[in-house]
Amino acid sequence: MTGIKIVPNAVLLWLKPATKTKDSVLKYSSTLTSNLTFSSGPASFRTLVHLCYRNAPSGFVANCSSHIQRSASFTHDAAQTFSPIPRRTVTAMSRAKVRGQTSIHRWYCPYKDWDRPLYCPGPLLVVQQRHIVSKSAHISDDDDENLPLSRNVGMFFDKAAALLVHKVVEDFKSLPQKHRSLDEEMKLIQGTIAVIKPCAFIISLSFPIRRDNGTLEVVRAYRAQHKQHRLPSKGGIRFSAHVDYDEVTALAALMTYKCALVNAPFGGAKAGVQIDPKKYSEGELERITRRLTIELSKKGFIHPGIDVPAPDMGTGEREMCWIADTYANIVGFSDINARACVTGKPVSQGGINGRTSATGKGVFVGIKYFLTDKACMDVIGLKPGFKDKTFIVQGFGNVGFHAARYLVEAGAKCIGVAEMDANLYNKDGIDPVALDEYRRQSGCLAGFPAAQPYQGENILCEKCDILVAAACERVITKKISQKIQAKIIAEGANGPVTPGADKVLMEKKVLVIPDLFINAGGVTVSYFEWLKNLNHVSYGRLTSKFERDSNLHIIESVEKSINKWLDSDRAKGLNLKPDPKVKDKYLGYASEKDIVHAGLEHTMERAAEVIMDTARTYNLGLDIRTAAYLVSIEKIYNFYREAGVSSVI
Ligand SMILES: NC(=O)C1=CN([C@@H]2O[C@H](COP(=O)(O)OP(=O)(O)OC[C@H]3O[C@@H](n4cnc5c(N)ncnc54)[C@H](O)[C@@H]3O)[C@@H](O)[C@H]2O)C=CC1
Ligand SMILES: O=C(O)CCC(=O)C(=O)O
Repeated sequence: MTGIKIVPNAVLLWLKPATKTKDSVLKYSSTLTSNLTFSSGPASFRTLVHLCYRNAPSGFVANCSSHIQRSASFTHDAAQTFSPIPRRTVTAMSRAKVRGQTSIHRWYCPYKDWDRPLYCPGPLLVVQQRHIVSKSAHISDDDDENLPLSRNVGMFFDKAAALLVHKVVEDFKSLPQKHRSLDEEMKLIQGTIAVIKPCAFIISLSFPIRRDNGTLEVVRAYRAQHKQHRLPSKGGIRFSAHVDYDEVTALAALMTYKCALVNAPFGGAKAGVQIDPKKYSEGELERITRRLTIELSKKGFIHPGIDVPAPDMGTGEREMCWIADTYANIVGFSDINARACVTGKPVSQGGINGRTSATGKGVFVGIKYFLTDKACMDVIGLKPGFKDKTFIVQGFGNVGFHAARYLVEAGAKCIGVAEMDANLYNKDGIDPVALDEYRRQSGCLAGFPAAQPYQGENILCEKCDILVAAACERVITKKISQKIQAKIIAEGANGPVTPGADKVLMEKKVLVIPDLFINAGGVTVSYFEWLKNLNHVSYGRLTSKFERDSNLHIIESVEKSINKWLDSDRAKGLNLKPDPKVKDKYLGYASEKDIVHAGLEHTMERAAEVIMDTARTYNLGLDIRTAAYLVSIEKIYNFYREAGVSSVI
């Protein structure tokens, strides 16, 4: 049997009018409860295109796509390639195949939310599919809170990927001369998209460290290299008690999309060490970090040209310095570029001015871009500009503090801070710099005299214009989103808004500025640091004086001409003088920080423009996240189509 046999009429309805709107499709989706029968082969790919054309919900299309893909090429190797299917699942599938079964029980399945039997390899696939559509169309509150982060990122990816497939197919169809059939092209398109999504490599480590009290403790850590189409792969190392395999792979995938979006020429990576850093002494943290560096380097998971970590939650300059020092002295002593093995180092160790505050600064620049877009502000009902704007920040760490500082400098008022040890509120404004100073002295935020402890139910739902979510993932869930009063949510953290919440917020006309764009300032400046290390010279060292002198010559020449003209008869009575501010501005030396900030602002603004163009092209309204994913996925897609997929992951 070839092609697709679709039992329920509801699905057939999808295949009819091309004009059907997404809403009407969603209405029918609830009646879709029967079985779908797929076979492998080109016809199924064709069907997939039909579904895309007919505005089928992207989650459904993506699920169909992955079933078809897997069915078409199932082998043990393929199973490993397409997704992290555990060995026990692969074994169960193989056994089922021998027995002639067409499905296996769901308890062999790795995903908590997978509530249908898994299909088995074979000529005919039976997918008992009850919830495929509901996954994207309607996410229950429980599902929304419990879905693993990789599923959330995967859902966002799928939504954008379905739109991209549609566009690429249309482009292909409109080519005057085609070198292959639509069927063949579809195989390439779907195959390429399927290459982008999964994580290429992940290492899971357990190593012992000696605690200060003499006991030995085993520390668990992971490093995921999501993609290596561009090298090195890049992404932070987080120290967090909750980090696990799934979180690290999801965050690494986000890094791939983020780097593509801001044209940082890296694949994506992320590491997690499963410890609560607050429970370890400085000496213990140093031993953990140095041992981690050695273990990662043994397996090719740290190297200036292969994989370059950076700070993330629970880590900072101090840890990056230990990593650079360990790598340079123990592994990379013969490598002149050894210091480029990690970014986010202190400036004295080859770091760059402006990296510590880069992510927060990027969050500010990103918010500013949207706040000054009048059309966008009209949609959400805000006046453009920072004046009179209030904001609440969740997470007063590296990202949250610097973002708050820049926002206040621009004229916005910080009325709330949500942290682990305290929620602070002051309708008249909280000074982030004073709060940071207080924390340095007292070790906590609680008791800060210039704000009150928050007494309400949830500070994230308090009335404000901007909510900066700069703590961690999955904090703004579907349930909470219904009560959110902010008009703009800036995802300073990675993955703070769940897919269920994202949908609710869009319906409420809240502008969610997505993580892969708004927190990309960190990796952007990391890129500058990496280049600085490879160049072995700091920014501005060679050019600053030359540029200053050139500017001086131009200004002097203009001054001379004006003065000459003023002395002439024609200018009698005129009193023209050069503006001294222009002189000050162009005749100072540009510091490394000036250059870094200019590069960062340019990168963020350029990325925002491209995202907004894409949102308009695809008529996405406030769905900036899908627009950002589309931009990224298209770049990576084009890379693989041009380079071929046989040699790069
Ligand atoms: N550091 C960087 O350059 C970048 C960080 N990010 C992301 O930003 C987020 C924050 O990272 P950093 O600021 O570097 O970490 P950090 O460790 O400096 O600060 C995080 C802060 O959030 C607080 N926090 C954690 N969970 C919380 C919760 N449920 N409620 C309230 N507060 C909570 C912590 O106590 C801590 O003070 C993470 O998602 C990270 O992946 C993204 C891009 C770059
Ligand atoms: O600076 C970097 O290389 C990565 C920063 C990071 O981990 C992130 O953007 O999530």
